[in-house]
Amino acid sequence: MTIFRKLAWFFKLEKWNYLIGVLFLVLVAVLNVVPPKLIGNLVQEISTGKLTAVSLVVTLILLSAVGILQYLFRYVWRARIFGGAARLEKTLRSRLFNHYMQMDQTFYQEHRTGDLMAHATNDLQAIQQVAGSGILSFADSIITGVTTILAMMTLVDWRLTLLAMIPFPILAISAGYLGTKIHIAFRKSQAAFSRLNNKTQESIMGIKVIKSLGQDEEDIQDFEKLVDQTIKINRRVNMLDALFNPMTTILIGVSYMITLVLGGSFVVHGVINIGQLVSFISYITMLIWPMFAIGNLFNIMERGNASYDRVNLLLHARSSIIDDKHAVKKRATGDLKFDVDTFTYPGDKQSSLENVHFTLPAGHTIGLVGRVGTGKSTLMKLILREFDDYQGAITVGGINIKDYALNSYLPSLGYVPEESFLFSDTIKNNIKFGDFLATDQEVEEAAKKSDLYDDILDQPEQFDTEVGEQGVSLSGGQRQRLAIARALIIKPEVLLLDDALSAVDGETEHEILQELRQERKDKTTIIAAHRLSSVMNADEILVLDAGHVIQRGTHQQLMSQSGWYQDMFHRQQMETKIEKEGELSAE
Ligand SMILES: Nc1ncnc2c1ncn2[C@@H]1O[C@H](COP(=O)(O)OP(=O)(O)OP(=O)(O)O)[C@@H](O)[C@H]1O
Repeated sequence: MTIFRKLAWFFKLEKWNYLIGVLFLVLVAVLNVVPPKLIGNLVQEISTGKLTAVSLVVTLILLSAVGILQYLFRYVWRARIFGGAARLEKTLRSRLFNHYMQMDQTFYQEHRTGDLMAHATNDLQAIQQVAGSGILSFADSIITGVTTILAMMTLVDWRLTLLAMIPFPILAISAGYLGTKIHIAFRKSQAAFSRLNNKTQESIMGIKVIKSLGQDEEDIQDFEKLVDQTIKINRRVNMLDALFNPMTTILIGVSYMITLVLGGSFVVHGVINIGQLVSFISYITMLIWPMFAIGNLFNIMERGNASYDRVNLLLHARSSIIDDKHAVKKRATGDLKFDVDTFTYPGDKQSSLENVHFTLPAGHTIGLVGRVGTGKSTLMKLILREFDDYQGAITVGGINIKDYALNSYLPSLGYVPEESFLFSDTIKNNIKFGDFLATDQEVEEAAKKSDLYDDILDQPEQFDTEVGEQGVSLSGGQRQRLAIARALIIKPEVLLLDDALSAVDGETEHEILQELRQERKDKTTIIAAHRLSSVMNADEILVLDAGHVIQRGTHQQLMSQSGWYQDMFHRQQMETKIEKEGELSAE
């Protein structure tokens, strides 16, 4: 019953639909009582030789009328109750999806994608069932049960009714007992389903790596192990489920036996007539459904309850990155001041940034370089407000970035990571993703600036070419340039390129950067790169090491001092030279 209390907010919203639904369930249940009575009367008339043609025709007409009315009434309650359940699913689905959209990176670091998918599919379905089949089983088992028992008591005999119902309390007790067991087993089954979901998703996404490393056999074995575990757990749920129905059949059988033995003796002693005994047996048959419905009800409620708790837990998780009441609702323009004393990822012990300070006047470009894992992306993530929990302050135009409304601040930024997510849509729609109002001409211009235009013209349907899931039909360099075009179309105040040119050749990189310098004279750009040629023309370059700035200055300044930058520049120049010589000799 707890789940009904938890869903009270929804039943209040839909009270009229549910009241009308239940009212029609009552009408159907009342009509259900009529046919056994009519048939009992008919049997009595036959056995006493009093049957007339008229009474036979009247009985048949009444039976048909009851059938037609029940058909109509069943339609009404189905539409009301199952319609309500569908609306609950819709409400929860939208709520959960909106919630996912609002959550911060910490949330996504704590929850696996497979789990989040399982919540959005399996769990929501289990909750929806409470508002549909659950309410139906609950209301109908009570209504049909009560009306049938009342009919048995009033139309036949109350003593026989009580005797025939002796096995019923056993059913109620065992339903409660099994319900608790099902609850525990169902929780385990849902967790197993999540694990299976995660495994399937990870294997499909990582299929190239799995195959290229020859790990397919091992992966299949891992998967099968997980499937076996899941099936074992689900078997327990099914076993508990399966215990209920045979038990109902046995208890109803006992009820039949009592009716036949004692009912027969009641007829012999003239307490009831043969017609009433026939009606009584039909009524016992009618009690089978409410009994099954109770078993079903426990099952649905326990599943729904476990699922509701899981979904609720997610819905109550709060994003740490939310708008303040007085959040500034304007585009973030002006100088960017980055003053972070220290930042540590949630759950990490070691800080990932320490004493990183720089000011980037509007229109300037800063370059971030350094070994792998030194904090370049982390610095960008803080500007992108993926994490807010750091010591220090980042301001744009003199306003702390935490004081901007997220919806005003984030659209002022254009972010291109090394591997951008592309939607399985056309090239045009992928570029327009940041601004669906952009004209075709603006899309073309963005493609030209990111040096992608000629590549697009070579595609079978040019701008209308579908890129496939995550852009599989494009090369790595094309995907990167498409992502740059997508960022440029929103004309961002701050453009963040996080190793976003790693897959394009030196010449293309040079052209794109020159284009950006022209285009973004008064806008700010941050470039993180491993190839130093990407940042050579920046107004300032920071060399990071283990989250600290170990060198800073312009390219000329850094080249005039010995250190990581100078060493790396010479090394990369050497590598380029060797590559070129190799190409020439191959020709
Ligand atoms: N989401 C995260 N949670 C915990 N630690 C993280 C997370 N992302 C990065 N780190 C850690 O922070 C440090 C800096 O990582 P970051 O990705 O910023 O380096 P990077 O300089 O951009 O590296 P690369 O050049 O390889 O892209 C690394 O030690 C990394 O392990």
